[in-house]
Amino acid sequence: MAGLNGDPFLGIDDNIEKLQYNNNSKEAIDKEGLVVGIGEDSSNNKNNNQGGEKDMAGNSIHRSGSRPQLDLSKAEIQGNSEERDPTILLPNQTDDISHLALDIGGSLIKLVYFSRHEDQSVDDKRKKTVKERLGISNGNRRNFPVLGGRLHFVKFETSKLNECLDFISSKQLHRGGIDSHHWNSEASANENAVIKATGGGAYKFADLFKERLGVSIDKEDEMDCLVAGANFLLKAIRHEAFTHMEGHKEFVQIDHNDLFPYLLVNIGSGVSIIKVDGDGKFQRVSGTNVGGGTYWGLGRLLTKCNSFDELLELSQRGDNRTIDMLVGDIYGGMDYSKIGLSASTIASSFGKAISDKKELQDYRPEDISLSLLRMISYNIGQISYLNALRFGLKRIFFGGFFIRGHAYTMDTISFAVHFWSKGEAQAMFLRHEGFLGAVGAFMSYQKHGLDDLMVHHLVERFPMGAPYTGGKIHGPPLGDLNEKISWMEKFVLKGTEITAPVPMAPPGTTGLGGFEVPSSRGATLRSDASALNVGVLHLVPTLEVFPLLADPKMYEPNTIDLSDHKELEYWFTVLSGHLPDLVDKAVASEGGTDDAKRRGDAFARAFSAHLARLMEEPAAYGKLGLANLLELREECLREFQFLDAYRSIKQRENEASLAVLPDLLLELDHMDEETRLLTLIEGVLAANIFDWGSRACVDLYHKGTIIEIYRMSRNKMQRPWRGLKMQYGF
Ligand SMILES: Nc1ncnc2c1ncn2[C@@H]1O[C@H](COP(=O)(O)OP(=O)(O)O)[C@@H](O)[C@H]1O
Ligand SMILES: CC(C)(COP(=O)(O)O)[C@@H](O)C(=O)NCCC(=O)O
Repeated sequence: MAGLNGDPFLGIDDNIEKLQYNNNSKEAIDKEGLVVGIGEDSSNNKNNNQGGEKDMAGNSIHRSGSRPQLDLSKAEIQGNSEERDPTILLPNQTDDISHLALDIGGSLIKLVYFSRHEDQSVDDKRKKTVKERLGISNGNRRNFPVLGGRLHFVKFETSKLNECLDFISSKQLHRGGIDSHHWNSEASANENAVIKATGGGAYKFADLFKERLGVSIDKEDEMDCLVAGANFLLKAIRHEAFTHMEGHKEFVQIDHNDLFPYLLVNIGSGVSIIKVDGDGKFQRVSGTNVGGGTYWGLGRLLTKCNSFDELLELSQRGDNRTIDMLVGDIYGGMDYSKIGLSASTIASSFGKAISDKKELQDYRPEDISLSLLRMISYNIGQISYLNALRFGLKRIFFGGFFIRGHAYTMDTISFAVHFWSKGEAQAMFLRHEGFLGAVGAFMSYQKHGLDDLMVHHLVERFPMGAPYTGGKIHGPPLGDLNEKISWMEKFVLKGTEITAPVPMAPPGTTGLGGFEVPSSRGATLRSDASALNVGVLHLVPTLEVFPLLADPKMYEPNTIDLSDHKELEYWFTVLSGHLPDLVDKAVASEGGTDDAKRRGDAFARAFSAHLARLMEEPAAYGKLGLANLLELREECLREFQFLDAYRSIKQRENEASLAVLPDLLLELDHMDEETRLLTLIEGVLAANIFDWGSRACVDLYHKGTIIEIYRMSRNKMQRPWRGLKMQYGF
C-alpha cells in the first residue's frame, strides 16, 4: 500500500504514496508526492544568463562561468552504505561549495539559500533493501547523489546589513551551510569561499563581506539576474503568476511554450522595465526613478512612520479625497465625460494641498500615505503600459518588493494597465516578487543543475507549525509566519511562545480600480511572508512526474479545486471534524507520552489556525486544491515532529498481514493460474477501495484490520461478471 519513499541517494524513480487512514468519507485519498530529478548530467547544464544581451549602458560584468561549484561526479557513500545517514564523498568537489546567493538592493537584501533535505535519512536501509530485492535499478540515471533540499527565501533591510551578516554566519551559509559535512567535510574549513551576489550592494559591500565573513563576492549583473530569476520562476513554479483586479486574485498557469516575449517591471527602490524575449535574451527598455524608494522615502518624511509596513498599514485607513484633487473638484462635482473622466477620478495627486490653507500636520498621515501609494502605483502602471505598447507586448509581469503582495498596490497597477490599454494588456504579479534577482544569482551557479528544473520539479511548502523543544511548545505568533526564516529556525533565534492564532486580514481590496477608499479599514497588515505567500521550495530528487503524460507540465493533480468556497467549506468541516481523531492517532504514533500529547495539542491549534486563515483567504498559500490542503496538514504534523501519524496503525496492519501471509501464499499456490491472478487483482483492489476512504470502509475498518475485512468480505464478493466470464470464456 505504501510506496517507497524517494531515495535522495539513488535518484530512483519512485512513487510516494501516502495512505490516509481517515475517519471521514472522501478524505482518505492517495497523494502523489511531487518529485523531481535535478541530478541529470550537470555537464549539460546551460547557464541561461550567458547569452544575455549586453546592450545596457556600461555593463561589462565578469561572469564566472568557469568556476566549478557543486560537482557531483564520482560521488560515493563513504563507509558502509547500509548505515543510516551515511556521509557522501564528493571527490571532485572544489572547496568553494556555496548554497547562497544574494541580491543587495538599494532598500533590501534578499537571500536565497539552499539546505539539504533532512528527511533523506529516514529508513534508507529499508528502502535500499526493498529496492535491491525488487531489482529496481537506476536505469540510465546517474548513480550518484543528487542534490535534494530546500530553497529558502529571506530578506533584510540593507541598512541592517550586519543582521544579514550575522544570519549568514550563524548558519554558516557562506560555507555551504551547517550541514555541509554531509557533502564535504572540508568545506567548513574553506577560507576561500565565493558567493554569488547581485544588486548594487554586491559592489558597495564586497569589502565588508570579505572582512566579516572572509568570503569574496562574485558579482552578477542585476538585469541578467532579474530576467533569469523571472524566467525560472515562471517556468518552474506552478501558479507563480497571478492577476489582481478589484480585490480578486486569480492564478495564471503559464504555458512555457508561450512565455516570450513579455515585459518585466521590477519595482524596487527604483523601477527597471525590461523586454524579455527568451532565456538570456532581453533589453532594458526603460525605467523610472519614481519607485518603491520614493514611496517609502517620501512617505517617511511626510508621515514620520518608522517602517515601510507601518506606512502601508496607514494607507489602509486613508481617504485620498482629502488631499487629492479630483475631477469633480475642478468641474464643480461633474464628470468630464467627453474624455471619459468621472468626477471621482483623481485629476491631480496631492492637488488639494494647493488650495487648502493647511499645513502638513493638518493632513492625516493615513490620507497622505494612501494618496502617495496610489500616485506611485498608478504612475508605474501607466509607464509600464506605454512601454508594452512600444513593443506590442500584452503581458506585463511586475516584481520587486514595493508590491509586497499588497492588494491596493496591485489593484491600482492593474487598473492603470487595464484602463490605458482598454483591456488589451494584462498586469500579472509574481509570488516571489522581490526575489527575482536573488533567484537569478542563485541560478548562475553552474553545476547544481537548477536551470534544468521545470514545472513540478519544485514543491513549495509553507512552514506550518511551531517547533517543540524542551517540554514546551514554542514559536512566534502564527501571524509572523516565516517573516525572515522558517518557524523552526526562527525559534532558535527568538523562541517566543505561541501567543495568537493567525490574525485575520481584512478582505484587502480597494474596489473600483484603486481609485476609491480601500474597503479594508483599521486592519493590520499581514506579516511579510504570509502576505507574500512565499514558501520554501523543496527539491526532491526522485521521480519524473507521470512521465507518460502528453504534457506533464500542464498536468493538474488536484481534482478538487478549493477556490470554490462551498467546496472549501465542506473540506474545512471535514478536516476540522477529523482533527481530534488525527491528534489521537498522532499522539499514539509517538507512544502516547505527555510530550507527544503537548505536541498534539499544539499541532491541533496551529492547524486550526491555518484552516481558519485559508477559509478567510483561500489563496493565502498559493492556489489551493485538496491535495495541497492535505499536504499542508502533513507538513504541519511534520513540524510538530509527528513523522507518521499512522505509524502504529501501519504497524498493526503489517503485523496482521505478515501473520497470515504464509497461509495466503499457500492458498494462492494451490490455485490455477487464472484464479490466482484474479484473486491477486481482487486483493489489490480491495486494499485500494479502502484507500478511497468511503465512510462505509472506514466504519468497517473500526471493526478489524484490513486483512480481516478483506477475508470476511471476499466470500461475499462473488461478482456476477465472474460467472459471465466463465460463461463466455474470457
Ligand atoms: N520591510 C521593508 N523595508 C523597506 N522597504 C520595503 C520593505 N518591504 C517592502 N519595501 C519596499 O520595497 C522596496 C525595495 O524593493 P526591492 O525589490 O527589495 O528593491 P531593492 O533591490 O532596491 O532593495 C522599498 O523601496 C520599499 O518600497
Ligand atoms: C538603478 C536600479 C537598477 C537599482 O535597482 P534597485 O536597487 O532599485 O532594485 C534601479 O533603481 C532603477 O532602475 N532605477 C531607475 C533609474 C531610471 O531608469 O531612471
